[in-house]
Amino acid sequence: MGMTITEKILADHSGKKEVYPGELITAKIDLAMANDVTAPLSIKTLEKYGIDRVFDPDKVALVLSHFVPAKDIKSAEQAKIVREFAKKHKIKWFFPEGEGIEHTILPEQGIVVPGDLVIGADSHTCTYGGIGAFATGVGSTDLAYALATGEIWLKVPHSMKFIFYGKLKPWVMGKDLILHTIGQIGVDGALYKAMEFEGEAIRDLSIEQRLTIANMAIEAGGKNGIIAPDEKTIEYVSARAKKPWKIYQSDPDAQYLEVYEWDASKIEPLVAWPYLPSNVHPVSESTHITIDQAFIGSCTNGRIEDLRIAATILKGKKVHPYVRCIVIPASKSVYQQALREGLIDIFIDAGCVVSVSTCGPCLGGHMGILAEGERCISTSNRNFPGRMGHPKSEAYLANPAVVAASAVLGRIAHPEEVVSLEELEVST
Ligand SMILES: CC(C)[C@H](C(=O)O)[C@@H](O)C(=O)O
Ligand code: SF4
Repeated sequence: MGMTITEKILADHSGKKEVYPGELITAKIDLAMANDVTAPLSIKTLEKYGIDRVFDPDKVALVLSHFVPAKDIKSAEQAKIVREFAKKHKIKWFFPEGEGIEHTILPEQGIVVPGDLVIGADSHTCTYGGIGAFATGVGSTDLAYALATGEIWLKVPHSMKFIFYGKLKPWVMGKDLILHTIGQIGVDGALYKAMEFEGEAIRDLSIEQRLTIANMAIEAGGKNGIIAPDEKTIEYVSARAKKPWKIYQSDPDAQYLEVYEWDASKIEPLVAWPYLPSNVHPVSESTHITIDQAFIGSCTNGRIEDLRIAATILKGKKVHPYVRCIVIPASKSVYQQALREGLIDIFIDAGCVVSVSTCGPCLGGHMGILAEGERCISTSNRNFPGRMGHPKSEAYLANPAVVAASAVLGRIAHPEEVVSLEELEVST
């Protein structure tokens, strides 16, 4: 019987010819990742069991990304635990503050490659499926086990397929395709499933936008999100891979629990209103909503292409006087590239606040927390109550073009209200 890309990766990593949905396997991991919030818990678990080594320091990534540069004494102490552990165990992929968000750094630096099996103590570890890896989030205790043994226990997920036909309208991005998906199937629509995306509209997307799609698989409950590698993936990976990679593809007769087929040319830029990523509305039905803050950043949409599109909108414009617009490049190299391209000047001239790479306001951590009753439009991935600050604040999720346009008009706006298509063509 044919296998899906997810099943093939899991079979190879568990030393089996075939695996079946529902089967329990023990798989070897290519990379175990944790951050400043979750790594200390894993480290304490290792200590509790008297384990004083990691299975392979070259296959561990520890990233200080969430509350850094330390926002208070507690976060300073969390970071200190991770720093000392990384030093002691000679962890190869240790990224201190300012290097960026784990989900941006690892694919960008070729530390995760297609065909890898990656687990991370962070729910958005699923991001790496955008380049054809199997990647999933686990709890800190599972991560501790993986750090000690190099293995993880997994139940093989059933696969669901999402096919997007057609060409995208202007200003529609990968973010809108995943918001559409979550809006259609709900936040538990893919519970413990492998979400496989394909079709012309997916093939047309850059790798960065594919990473955005896989990043939000968890918002539909998915075990992983995955897009089979193609020539664009190979080009992206060839330029940065730190190790060999392996391309897997689903067999034509692979089994799917469900297959969804959508005409991508009919999709508008979308906005997920509070308080669920599935509460999706077209931007044209959201323009009455005024905002206090706009946030461009996070592991969902803080990559260079996202900043470029935001800069296209903000160039020569001013952020609305009642809005603060916060721009946080998702990694140091995105930041440097944005500096080189003059994007940071565009943002600062427009009146944005630009910060060093960190998760920041995405999880209401620091660098832009919302007060009671305030509304923020954000390029991030979650809008639960209190996600970005006060329990009675509101977060709206959208693509970076919509967020930038909203920053200018002070209310949720379609990018074409701010920039004409001719201007878009000139600048891209
Ligand atoms: C801090 C971490 C455990 C958390 C996650 O797992 O997703 C965070 O990154 C988030 O986005 O809420
Ligand atoms: S940017 Fe947001 S979603 Fe991504 S890892 Fe950080 S807190 Fe989690």
